[in-house]
Amino acid sequence: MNKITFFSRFESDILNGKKTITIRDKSESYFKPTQILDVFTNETDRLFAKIQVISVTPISFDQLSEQHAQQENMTLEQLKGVIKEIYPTENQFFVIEFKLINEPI
Ligand SMILES: CC(=O)Nc1ccn([C@H]2C[C@H](O)[C@@H](CO)O2)c(=O)n1
Repeated sequence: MNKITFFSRFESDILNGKKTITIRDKSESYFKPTQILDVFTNETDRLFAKIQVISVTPISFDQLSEQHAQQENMTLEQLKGVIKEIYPTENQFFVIEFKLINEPI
């Protein structure tokens, strides 16, 4: 599927290029490098961007670093908090690196 959703609070960071990765569990690890994804808000299913997948890399919760936090436009503490909130029982994740495709929706 060429679709990914983000919570709407992250929309502006994606559109202004401040957020260049997302960390997902196994259920969303099937994306492939070069794949172009339509990006929708999680809450209202509104299309707001297109992104191209650069890489998909496995990672454990303990391996999350300041660099990942920077790529999420958060502090590491904030990032770990967000991930624990969304995935309370998971420890294995995938870093999906992406770039924004600048074309009109
Ligand atoms: C369905 C679902 O899981 N949706 C998600 C998951 C994660 N995010 C954001 C939150 C953080 O910025 C990163 C890391 O998980 O990705 C999201 O917006 N929507």
